[in-house]
Amino acid sequence: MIKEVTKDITYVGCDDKTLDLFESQYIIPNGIAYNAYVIMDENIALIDTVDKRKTGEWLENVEKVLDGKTPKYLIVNHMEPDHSGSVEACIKKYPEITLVGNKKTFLFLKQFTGLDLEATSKVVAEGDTLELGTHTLSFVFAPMVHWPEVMVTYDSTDKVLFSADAFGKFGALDTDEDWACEARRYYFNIVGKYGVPVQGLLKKASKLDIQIICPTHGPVLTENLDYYLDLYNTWSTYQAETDGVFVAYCSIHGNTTEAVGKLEEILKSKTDKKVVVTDLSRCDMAEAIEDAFRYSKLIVAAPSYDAGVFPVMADFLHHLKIKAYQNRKVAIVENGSWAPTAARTMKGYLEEMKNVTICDTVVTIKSRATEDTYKEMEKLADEILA
Ligand SMILES: Cc1cc2nc3c(=O)[nH]c(=O)nc-3n(C[C@H](O)[C@H](O)[C@H](O)COP(=O)(O)O)c2cc1C
Repeated sequence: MIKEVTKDITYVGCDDKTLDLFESQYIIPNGIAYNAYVIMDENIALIDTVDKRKTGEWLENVEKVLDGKTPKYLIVNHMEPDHSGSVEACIKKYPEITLVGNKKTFLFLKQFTGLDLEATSKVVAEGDTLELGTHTLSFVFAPMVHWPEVMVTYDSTDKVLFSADAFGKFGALDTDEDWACEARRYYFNIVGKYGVPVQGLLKKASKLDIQIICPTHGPVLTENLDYYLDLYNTWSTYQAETDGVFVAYCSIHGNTTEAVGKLEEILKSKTDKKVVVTDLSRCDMAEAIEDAFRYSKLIVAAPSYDAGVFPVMADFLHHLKIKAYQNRKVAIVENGSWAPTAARTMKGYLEEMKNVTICDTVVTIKSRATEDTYKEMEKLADEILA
């Protein structure tokens, strides 16, 4: 796709609607966009490339925009293959091009491609600038947002931030959908562990006059930038975005499902806050992770299984742990027919997380919920909602 961003900056990225899973694990019902840009100036700069699945289309877009001219620089903000997958093809097509990156960029380029280009490239340090003619670019390092070599490029002339994967989302660009939903799923699953580095980037970005954000996935952001920056601030500080209860459950034979249905009724009778219930066996796990981070409270409900917890719940809690889930109040419901072990196992996962408060009331169902179970659920609901 070719689309004007400013008079001199053009979008030259590509939509991918046939990839089965992004990063081999995330469903992308509306595809994904690999974003890349061209800055036309006395010296022309390409900003990032695209996944090798789209090399041909990207090179065609670039050629059309260049209109017979030759690019001077290729700026590599991020070495992950969905953005650097066409660097080799670019060098082949434009052998005179100078790559711009940092020390780690060239280390990773060598690892991924075997190309040792550090000596013949422009190696930049934090805050370095590059004059293209009218446009002045500066390089702001964003290590661990979400790889160590990541930098973002700021064009002070057009006040554009090329933000690498920050502010990206799932979904091809011709998709008409809400930004936050797929940006949040992208953020918590891919960047979420790195809240502190994201805070570092936001601090640096706050000193820049940014009018447009050009991420490497998702739409170019041109309006109401505070909305996106505020959400990123909430997400990266692990604050809840929405006051409400997320109930994540699983069930082998349906008895926990039935009990959770009753729990949902109890919760809704006690609060006007949002109550969202998800069956972990059947939902998109990435969306369940997203919702766990989104809401202020979490209830986990699962059957005991082989002296532990049903595997899909173990998987969910493992995901939360590695994505640095923290600062939340959590309640536990377990089921078991002879020696219930789910609560103990779930507690073990939760205790490894930072600042997670586990409610004292733990509801134990013996095979099927009874009136006593519902009484316990009332207590649990009062405790988690307090
Ligand atoms: C393979 C398997 C392993 C199980 N392991 C345990 C266990 O270790 N301890 C226990 O009390 N129940 C165990 N159960 C029984 C279930 O946890 C129990 O029947 C529960 O009520 C199932 O809830 P559900 O109807 O929501 O699936 C196991 C069940 C299966 C199928």
